[in-house]
Amino acid sequence: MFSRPSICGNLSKLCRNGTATATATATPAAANSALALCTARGYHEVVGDIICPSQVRGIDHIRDPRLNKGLAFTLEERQVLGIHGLQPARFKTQEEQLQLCKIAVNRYTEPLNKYLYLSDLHDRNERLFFRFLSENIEDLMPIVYTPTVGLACQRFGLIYRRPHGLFVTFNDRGHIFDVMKNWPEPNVRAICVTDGERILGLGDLGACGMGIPVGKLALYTALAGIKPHQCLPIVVDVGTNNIDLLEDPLYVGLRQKRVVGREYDDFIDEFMEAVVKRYGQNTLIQFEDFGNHNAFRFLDKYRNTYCTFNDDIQGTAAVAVAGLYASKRITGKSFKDYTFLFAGAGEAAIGIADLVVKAMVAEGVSIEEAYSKIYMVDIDGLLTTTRKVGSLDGHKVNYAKNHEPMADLEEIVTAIKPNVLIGASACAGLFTPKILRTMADNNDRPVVFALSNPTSKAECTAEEAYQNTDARVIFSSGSPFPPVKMGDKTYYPGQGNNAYIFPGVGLGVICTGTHHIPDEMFLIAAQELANFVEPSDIERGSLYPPLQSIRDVSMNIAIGVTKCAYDNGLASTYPEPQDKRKWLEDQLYNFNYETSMPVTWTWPRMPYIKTRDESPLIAAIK
Ligand SMILES: O=C([O-])CC(=O)C(=O)O
Ligand SMILES: [Mg+2]
Repeated sequence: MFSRPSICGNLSKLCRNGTATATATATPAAANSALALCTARGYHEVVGDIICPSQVRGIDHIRDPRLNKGLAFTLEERQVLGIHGLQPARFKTQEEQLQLCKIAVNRYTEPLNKYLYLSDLHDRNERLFFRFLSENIEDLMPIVYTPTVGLACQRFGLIYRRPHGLFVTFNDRGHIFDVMKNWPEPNVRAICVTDGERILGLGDLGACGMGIPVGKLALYTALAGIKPHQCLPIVVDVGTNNIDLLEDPLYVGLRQKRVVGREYDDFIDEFMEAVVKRYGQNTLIQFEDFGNHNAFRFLDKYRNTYCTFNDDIQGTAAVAVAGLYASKRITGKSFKDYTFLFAGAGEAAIGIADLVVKAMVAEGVSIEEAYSKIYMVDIDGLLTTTRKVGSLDGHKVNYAKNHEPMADLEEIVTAIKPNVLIGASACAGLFTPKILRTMADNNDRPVVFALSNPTSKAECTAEEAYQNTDARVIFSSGSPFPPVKMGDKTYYPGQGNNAYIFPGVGLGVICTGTHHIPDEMFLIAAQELANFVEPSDIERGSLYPPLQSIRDVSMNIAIGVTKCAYDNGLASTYPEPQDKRKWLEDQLYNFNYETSMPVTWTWPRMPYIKTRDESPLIAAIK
């Protein structure tokens, strides 16, 4: 005997107790299909063969964003769910609703207002939000994600309305697991976590950084089809060193300086353990926008004991390396023919440089030669072997050159003559017209990436890059730039943003139940992305496929990651699927509405149902 869920109003009249056993009115088949429906939504936990349904009734179907379909509820659904009369008479298809969304969002001119509209839609009707986003990536990604999400973080205290993620504060130490139990979803598979110390290139925004994991995980669903209930955005709030925020009456985080040192490390350790205890050891933990020093330390510390990666180091690296692969098709050079200069020596720069080294080694270049091709500049100038002890910490040391110290980037570019100039400095305008002209003087096709985010932090604009190089530049940027018209040609620079990478990696990792994520998976992701670049993209001026194809890119990356996971004994989901694409596709989120009623159910008819055309659903079961 099994229990059936009570998922609708009339049903609940027959069965007041949500877990009452099936009765004569509920055939086992009907109860089974109802159960499948509910568990598929991720709303019901199965305990043995008893399911514990949510107690959703009547108006709560409209209030719950995961169940709500707005005017797309059919008459039958409205009656059976007990919501008939709570909405106007009109019935709409999801397509009609999408048209309305488009009109509604376009009424706003300010990106932040568009962000608020979309956030409200997310709160109101989850499936509609994700379908809208996934079908309008080019227009909406810059709103829910970079660059507008940066502004949303800066205004977080003002615009915060409802939780989209979990706040774990330092005051919760010793009880993090208990706090995590308050998150209502039992089946989380992916967490994106930040401590808010380095939000994009905007610096320390403390708890206001929540916008970032929320935006990243929205892309998990919109771009890779990962189910929203499997995603959990988290801020670990250990305070902020941003004086403006500490003095801002609207600040919503812990009003204290950042906890550092041993206490901070123990806190993050406890957090990692709590994640595993709550959701299992294969839960993907994506680190996002941590301060430089911590980002590298935590990646090194946890990469072999947890299922984790750092998006700013590894995701950004993969997207940049994909762009570099594509650039080779234009320059006709191989990596070993390039001299690279990185402006910035933080997470993104080191991550990219390390992956470039791996890519070169994979092409048969010795590791020493690979390092010798890469120059790097930090806030004190060129990384040289003559630097004081302590200023070449961690991974920087690999890129220090036996070279006289130089501080001025213009002089460094003149002296080093790089073929590839990569900006990851969060320093707007760093690539001056003079630097860009020097790049053009020394190269037929100079490669210039201005990767810092958001747009206000980019090292140069697309327009500056094209104008100062007679449009010979091979350009890409982390944030989107509008097309640039030069003479009678228009260039559409691609967006070298890790959004091309992390959703697909996440999908592959989650589905395979991968234990650990090796760098190799990011090299595979870079290659898969580069394979997607068509000659027509390059002709348009882009090193990346159009954003509209990012869902296909994500699927190919996920397939590559899946193969890698099984080939390297990292997967824990068995048996290994033969047709990996089909297997992955079968697990994707359905952006279309599903019926809110068990299809095999025979419900008591109300006389006025007969007055309108019968839906295909009713016709089918007659
Ligand atoms: O969020 C983005 O757009 C890319 C990224 O990870 C960062 O800039 O930190
Ligand atoms: Mg980031």
